[in-house]
Amino acid sequence: MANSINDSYQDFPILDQKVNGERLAYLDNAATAQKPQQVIDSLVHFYEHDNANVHRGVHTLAERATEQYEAARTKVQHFINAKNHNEIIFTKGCTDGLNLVAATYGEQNIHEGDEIVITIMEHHSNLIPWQQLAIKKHATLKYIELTPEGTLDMEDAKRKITDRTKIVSVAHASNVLGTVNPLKELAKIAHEHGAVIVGDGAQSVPHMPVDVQDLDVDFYAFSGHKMMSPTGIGVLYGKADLLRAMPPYQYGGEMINTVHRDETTFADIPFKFEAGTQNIAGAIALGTAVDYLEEIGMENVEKKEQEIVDYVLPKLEALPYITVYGPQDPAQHTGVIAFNMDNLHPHDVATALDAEGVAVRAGHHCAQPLMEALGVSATTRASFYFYNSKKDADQLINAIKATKEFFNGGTI
Ligand SMILES: Cc1ncc(COP(=O)(O)O)c(CN[C@@H]2CONC2=O)c1O
Repeated sequence: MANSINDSYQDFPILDQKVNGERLAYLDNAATAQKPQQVIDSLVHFYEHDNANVHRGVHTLAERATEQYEAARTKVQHFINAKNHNEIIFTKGCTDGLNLVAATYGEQNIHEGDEIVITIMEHHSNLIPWQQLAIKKHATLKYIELTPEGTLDMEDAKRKITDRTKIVSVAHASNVLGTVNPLKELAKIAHEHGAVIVGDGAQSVPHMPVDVQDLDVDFYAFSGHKMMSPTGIGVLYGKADLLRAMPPYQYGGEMINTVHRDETTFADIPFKFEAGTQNIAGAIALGTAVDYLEEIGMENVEKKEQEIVDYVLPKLEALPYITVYGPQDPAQHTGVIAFNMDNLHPHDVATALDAEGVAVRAGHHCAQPLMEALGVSATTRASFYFYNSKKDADQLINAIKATKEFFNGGTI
């Protein structure tokens, strides 16, 4: 492992390459993070030495695989400070976890006339499940709006969350604006009205310390691939009493106690929600990613990303042809910056930046209602992680200037 966070890029083999003849500046971490050699080795080692199905075998490899799979669960428990390891459910990713809550807790507890409250900045995977549930149940879906500065309007939140609210579901951090929402305060408001609160942690868990007990969230979902793990593995945290009261999400092997012709009794948590053969290697690799992040320290991850945003945001905002969306205060802006460039389409901008070796994302970022609220159809988005550097930020700024010059016919 690299000696310091500033050398951590050396742990990521994929970053050592040229793109279009230029050094790669990978600034698309909100889409997916790159994988350190330690995580890659963890996957390979499992398949080379320990691969077996878990929980049901009595042979040595099955025991070893089970031990590593459950050790990964315990690592995640401590990483987000959950009270019990059985409150950690392995999923396919954040989308899977949010759909699980909507399809079980939501299906069981939402009735006609009830209200579900989300925010206008939600990713589609924390919007559509609630929208479709509200339609199905003849319930009402309400949106907490933004302030002009691109932060959550908490006065609007206090108006929108009422005694008819049964579920509040909110991104802990926006994958577009970089805004970090006051989840702990929102949880308090939700609980005062007898509602449960779901946290979407996809853009927060990889980038900042998260303590689900301190937040007092009832559910919290996130993805492994955005925190350097393989795709296809994620986590849903849930308070044990709520999870036990919910029906299963899917049916099959592993999630049962006894099965008879006409009835089945189900396993306790977390296995009730882990039907079938799980992504065993992915979970173990997620545990390795947690080890890697714990070694660095999430406070240091957050601090490094803040340093990069503090450095690059003023440079971006100083360009007269750039419009930045989200909080003006760099301290409010986690490592995600969405911007537009004059009247250029974001896809043209991202393509031009790619020609300079800079990888960013262009589009609506699975947040089309947010784009409507911002009055745009799409944006270009640069998203950083702790292995990025000011050198990457400079390469972004220089590539933006070169793009402007190119589309201006050589004059800037
Ligand atoms: C805030 C947020 N919620 C939910 C999701 C869904 O996660 P999965 O796709 O892993 O289930 C994402 C993914 N971020 C997307 C992925 O691509 N670009 C993004 O910004 C996200 O950023």
